Amino acid sequence: MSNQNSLPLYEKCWHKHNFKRVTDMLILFLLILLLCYRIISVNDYSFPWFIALICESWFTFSWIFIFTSQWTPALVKTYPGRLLQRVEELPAVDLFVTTADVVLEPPIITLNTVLSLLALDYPTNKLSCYVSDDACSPLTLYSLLESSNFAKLWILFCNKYHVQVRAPFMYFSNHPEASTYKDSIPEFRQEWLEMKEMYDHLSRKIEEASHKSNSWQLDGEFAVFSNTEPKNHPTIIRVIWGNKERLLDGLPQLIYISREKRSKHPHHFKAGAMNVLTRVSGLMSNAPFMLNVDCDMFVNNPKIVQHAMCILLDSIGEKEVAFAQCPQQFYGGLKDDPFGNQMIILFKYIGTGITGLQGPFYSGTNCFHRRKVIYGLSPHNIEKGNKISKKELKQNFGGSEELVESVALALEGKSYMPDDDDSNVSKALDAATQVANCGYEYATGWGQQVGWMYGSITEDVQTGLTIHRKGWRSEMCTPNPIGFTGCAPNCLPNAMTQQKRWATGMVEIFFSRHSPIFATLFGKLSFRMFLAYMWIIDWGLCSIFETCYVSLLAYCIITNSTFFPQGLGLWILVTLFTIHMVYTLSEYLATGLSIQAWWNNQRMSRIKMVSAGFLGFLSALFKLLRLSDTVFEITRKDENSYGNDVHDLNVGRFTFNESPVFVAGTTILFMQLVAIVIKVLGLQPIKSVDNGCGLGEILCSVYLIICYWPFLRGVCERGKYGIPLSTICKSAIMVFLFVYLCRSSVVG
Ligand SMILES: O=c1ccn([C@@H]2O[C@H](COP(=O)(O)OP(=O)(O)O[C@H]3O[C@H](CO)[C@@H](O)[C@H](O)[C@H]3O)[C@@H](O)[C@H]2O)c(=O)[nH]1
Ligand SMILES: [Mn+2]
Repeated sequence: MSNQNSLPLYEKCWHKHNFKRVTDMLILFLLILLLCYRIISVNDYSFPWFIALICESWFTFSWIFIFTSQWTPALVKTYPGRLLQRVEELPAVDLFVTTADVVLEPPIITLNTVLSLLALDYPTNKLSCYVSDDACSPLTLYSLLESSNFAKLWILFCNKYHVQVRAPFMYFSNHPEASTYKDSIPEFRQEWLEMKEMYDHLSRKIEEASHKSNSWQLDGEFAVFSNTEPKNHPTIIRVIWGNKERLLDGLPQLIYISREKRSKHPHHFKAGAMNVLTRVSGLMSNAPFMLNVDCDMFVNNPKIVQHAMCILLDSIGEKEVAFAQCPQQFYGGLKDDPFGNQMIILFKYIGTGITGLQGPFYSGTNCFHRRKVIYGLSPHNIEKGNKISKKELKQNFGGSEELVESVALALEGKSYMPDDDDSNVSKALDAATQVANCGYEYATGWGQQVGWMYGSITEDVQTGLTIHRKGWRSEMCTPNPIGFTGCAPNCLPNAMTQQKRWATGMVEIFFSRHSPIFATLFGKLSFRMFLAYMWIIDWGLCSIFETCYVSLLAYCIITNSTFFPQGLGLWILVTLFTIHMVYTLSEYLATGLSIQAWWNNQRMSRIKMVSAGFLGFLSALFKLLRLSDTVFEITRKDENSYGNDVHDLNVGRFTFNESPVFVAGTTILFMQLVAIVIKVLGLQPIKSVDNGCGLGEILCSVYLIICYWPFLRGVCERGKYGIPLSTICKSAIMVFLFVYLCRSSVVG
C-alpha cells in the first residue's frame, strides 16, 4: 500500500524521432548554406539583394523556432485511479465561462457549455460555475434561469448512463442507438426520448425569446436590465442556484455576472472579464483551482477535472506546475480543412514538443489554473513560505477588505467561506458587486502584477508567459477522450479575423515589457522555452518578412532584375523547397490526413501570412505609435456547423467581405499577375542579359498565383463568393502605384 502511495499521479513519456531530427537539421543546413552563398557569391550589393538577405535570415530564425520547439516531444499520462486512492477529499474548482455577444455567440451555445460543466463527473458540492456576460444581455440570464429544471434531470441522466459528451445539443445529435445502454436497460430509450423532448422544448423557448428580444418586457427578475447598454451599465450579479449547504447531491452553484461598464473606462476585453470572475469567485467560493473555458468549449470528457488534478496535486506537480492546459480541438470541422484552421498537425507536433520543454502555452480556454499563481505567487515564494503584508495585498488586490482576506487565505492554501446566514449572503453580494465595478482596479496590480495580464489582445499567451517567467512549469492534459471541444471558424472571413487578432496580439507582446526576451534575460523562462514563445510570436512577426519577400518577387520581375541566386544557389533553393514540401506532406500523411488537407494548409499559410498576418502586424504597429487602439474582434460561433451538409459542394468555398484583409490578399494576387503579364508581353526594361530576372522568380510567382487561385475565382464571381468591387478597386490602385514605383525606381 505504501508503495501505491509513492507512485506518481502523472508521468511524462518521452519519445524519439530521429528521422524528423535529421530532416530538421538538413533544412537548417540548407538555409544556412543559402545565406552563405548569398553573401559570398554576389558581386552587386543591390537593394533587392539586401532585403532578400534580411528576409531569408529571418526565415532561418523562424525555422530554428519551429524545430527546436519540436525537438524533444513528450506525452503526459495521468492516473486518476491513483488520485482517488491518495486524496481523501477532492479540492474545490471554480468554473468560468465567458461570453460577450449574443449574436456572434448565441446563448444556446453558452448554455450547452454551462450544462456540460454542471454535469461534470466530480462532486457537485465542490463545483461553482460563474458565467461572465460582457454583452449584458437579459437573454443569457433568461436561458440560464430557464434551464434549471432541465439541468437537474440532465445531471442525473448523464450520471446514470455515463454519458460522455455532456453538452445536450451534441449528445442528441446522435441516435439513442449509439449508446451502449440501448439493450441492457429497458427504460433507457424512454428516458432518452424524454430528455431530448425537454431539451428541444428548452432550446425552442430560448430561440423564440431571442427573436423577440427587442420587445422584451424587462420586469421582475429582468428589471435590472432596463436602460442598460452593453457598454454602459452597472454590475449585475445573480445567484441562479446557490448550494449553501454544499450538499453532495445538489447542483453546483451557478452565478451570472455582468461586470460594470462605462464608456470612459477601459475594459480590457476578455482579460478584464477573467479578472472580475477571479475576484467575484474569490468572495463566493474561493476554490484553490479555476477552470476557464470560452463559451463554445464544452466538456468532452466528464472526468477531465480528475485528470487535471492528477497533474496539479501530484507531489512534484504541486510544487512546480502552475497550470494544466487541455488542447483545443474542434467539432464539425469541414472536410480537408479548407481554411487551414483546425490546427491538427500543429497541436500534434508543437503540442508534444512544448510538453517536453517548460510546458504548454496558456491558450485562453480549457485550462486549470492554481488560484495562488494567478494571484502572483512564484515557486520561490512557496519555498520560502514568506507571508505578504496586508498593506502589500491591498496595493495589489484593491480596497475590498473581504477580497484581501480571501486572497490572504488563498495564498496560504486555506479556503474562505463566508458564513451562511442570509444577511451574510447579501453582504457577500455587495462585496462581489464592489469588486466587479469598473473603477475597482484603478491603481491596483490587477492586469499588471496579478490576474490576467492587460496590454495584448492575446491575453492568454501573455498571461502564461508571465507565469513561466516566474519559473513555473505547465503541463498538457491529454486524456482519451480529449477534455473539451469547441467550434473553429467555418468560413474564410471569420478565420481571417481570428488570425489577424492573434497576429496583432503576438506583436503587442513582443514589443511590450512582457516580451519573452526580457523573460529569459531577467526572469526564469528557459532558453528553449523562449524559442518556443518566439515560434508563436512569429505568427505576427514573420508576416512582415513574407510580405516583403513576395513584393520583392513582383518587383524583380517587373524591373527585370533578380534577387535569387543563380546556378548552384538556385539549386539550394529548389532542394530546400522540395524537401520542405515532402516533409510537411509526410507529417500530414502520418497523421492520417489527406493530401488535400495538406495542400489547403500550405495554401492558407501563404494567404494568412501576407493578408491577416500583415494587417495584424500593422494594427499592432499603429497601437505602438499611439495612432489607434487594438480591439478584440470576437469570432462567430455556429452551433449548426456540426453535421454540415457533405453533399453541398459550396461547403468550404471561399467567401469574401469588405474586410481590409481581403484588400491585402487581392493586392498580392494582382501584383503577381501583373508581373507575369509584363514578363510575358516583354514590357520589362532591358537590362544586361546575365542579370535579368530568372526562372526562379517566375516559378515562385506562379506558385503564389496557384496559392491564391480561390481569390482569382473570387474576382470573377459576384455575391458572397465574389470579392467586393470596392476591394478590387482598392487593390488595383495599389498595384498600379506599385508598378509605377517599381518602374520609376529603375528609370529614374
Ligand atoms: O470583450 C470580450 C471579448 C471576448 N470575450 C470572450 O473571450 C472568449 C474568446 O473569444 P473568441 O472570439 O472565441 O476567440 P478565439 O479566437 O476563439 O480565441 C482564442 O484566442 C483568444 C485570444 O486571442 C483567447 O482568449 C481564447 O481563449 C482562444 O480560444 C469568448 O468566450 C468571448 O466571449 C469576453 O469575455 N470579453
Ligand atoms: Mn473560440
